[in-house]
Amino acid sequence: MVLDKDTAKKTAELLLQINAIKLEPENPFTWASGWKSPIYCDNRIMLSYPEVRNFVQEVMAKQVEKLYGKPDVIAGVATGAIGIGILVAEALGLPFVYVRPEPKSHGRQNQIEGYLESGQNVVVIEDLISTGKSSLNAVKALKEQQVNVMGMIAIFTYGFSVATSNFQEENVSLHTLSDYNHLIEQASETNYIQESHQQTLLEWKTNPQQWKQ
Ligand SMILES: O=P(O)(O)OC[C@H]1O[C@H](OP(=O)(O)OP(=O)(O)O)[C@H](O)[C@@H]1O
Ligand SMILES: O=C(O)c1cc(=O)[nH]c(=O)[nH]1
Repeated sequence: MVLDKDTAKKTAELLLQINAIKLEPENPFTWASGWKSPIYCDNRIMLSYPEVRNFVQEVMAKQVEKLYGKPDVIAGVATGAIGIGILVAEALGLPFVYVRPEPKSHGRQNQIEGYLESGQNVVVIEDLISTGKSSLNAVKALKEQQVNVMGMIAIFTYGFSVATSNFQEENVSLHTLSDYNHLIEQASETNYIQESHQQTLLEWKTNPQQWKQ
């Protein structure tokens, strides 16, 4: 669920401005899930743009306060949400941890890096949701440490029904700054997407899991 329409459009506008949205139907991207896709939203790029990362930091920090009051800890899903998670934690003056996809195979073999105590209230920051598997994998690791996961805020979601049901099944509340529908709305207003690509995106969105498989 997007926070509100203005934020969704503004976030989409900023992502388009910094060329975080890549369209390569001829040379499809492979996603974390293994799905092939003509589109890739690279939120990591925003860290290189102070005005954009300040916007995301401010909106996310405000939402954490509005939705969850004062959590004990902010957690970022590695690696995409480490940077943005730290920015949010910094804005709120809160501790920060990050969650790896799996425990390290050497060193201290941690999956969660940073200091966490059981019983703490944690808000998770994620950069992007496709199927939601990576994010929910991080939630699982946090819950195994006996913390209370209050909810998650992400920059962007494709809004796939599989993600919605995955979050529902795990009983995790998700809010996002923007989503695919607002991105496409914003992109068409600014003629960002050429006509042939618009057709490809329409076809892809009807069955993204099977596209080019
Ligand atoms: O919803 P999902 O289907 O799980 O896909 C989304 C995940 O994919 C990306 O991470 P990636 O695995 O590319 O790693 P990175 O964060 O280290 O770049 C992104 O940062 C999300 O965590
Ligand atoms: O599903 C993914 O791996 C994925 C998709 C996308 O658009 N951007 C991203 O960073 N990851």
